[in-house]
Amino acid sequence: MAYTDPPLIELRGLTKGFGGHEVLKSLDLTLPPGVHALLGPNGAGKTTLVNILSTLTPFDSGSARVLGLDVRRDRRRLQGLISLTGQYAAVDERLTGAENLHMMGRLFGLSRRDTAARAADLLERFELTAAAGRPAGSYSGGMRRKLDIAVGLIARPRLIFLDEPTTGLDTRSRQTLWDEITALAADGTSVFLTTQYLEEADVLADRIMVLNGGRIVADGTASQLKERVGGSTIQLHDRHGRVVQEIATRGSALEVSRRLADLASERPDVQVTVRRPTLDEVFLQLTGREAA
Ligand SMILES: Nc1ncnc2c1ncn2[C@@H]1O[C@H](COP(=O)(O)OP(=O)(O)OP(=O)(O)O)[C@@H](O)[C@H]1O
Repeated sequence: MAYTDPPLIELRGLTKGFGGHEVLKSLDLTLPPGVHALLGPNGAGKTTLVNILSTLTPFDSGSARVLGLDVRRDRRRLQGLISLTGQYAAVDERLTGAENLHMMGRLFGLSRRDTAARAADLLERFELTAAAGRPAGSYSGGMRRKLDIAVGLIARPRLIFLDEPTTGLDTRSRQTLWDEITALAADGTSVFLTTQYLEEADVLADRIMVLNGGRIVADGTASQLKERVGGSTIQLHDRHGRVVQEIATRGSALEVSRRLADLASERPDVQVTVRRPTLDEVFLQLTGREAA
């Protein structure tokens, strides 16, 4: 029989509440290695799930396995294979960027030489080489975030959890982080990220899960989610190419062709395009809320 890797993440009936308020309601999920995004509005339970999977928060019932290890029973072993970065930074503000990386490398048992090489490489990749000798407390928000992720990567984790990695960052820092996350994935590191940005999920993730009301209400690739909502929108353009009107349809050939035939007889010269729903519209329909 061929050897197959265990799933990256496997949840069965995972339930978690805080003081009688059920935040995660019997989640079932199996994810292969890759880049996965957990999307949801504020308070949906994203951080709670990430904290459970990274062994920080206990859960009430069900089971959770990460990299084939039981999150409760194999906690210590699992901690050596994953890293968590995000809302609560592991960075020590009094130490320089380089010192933070060295400290973490040694803490994870890397040799002095390996730590130094790895730290230099990560500083370079995250464009922090010039700032490496400055205390992290003097870094901008974007630089700190990058250092935080670099620190999490020093021990070459097999899976990295990124909790809202780009919230509050400017466009350039966000793009640098996206490039790094893509490069990580290309190196074979799996990523489980939470985000409130649809574009982030669309750009980075192989698979997107939408968490709402304690349940996963959608799960698939960006295009599968768009298909699920269905429908097509006919867009009317002015002569400069600007969209001046949108007509929503349910997407059947019959309905779209009828609408187009009506338009053709009323306004024969109008320019039109037909587009699929955006991830934004999917999110709104699934959660009843606008995305960030
Ligand atoms: N330690 C805690 N004690 C009590 N309630 C908590 C605790 N942690 C989280 N909650 C509650 O659980 C719910 C989910 O919170 P969580 O932080 O997981 O959501 P989130 O999806 O990450 O939201 P955000 O996008 O705002 O970070 C919220 O209602 C929150 O108030």
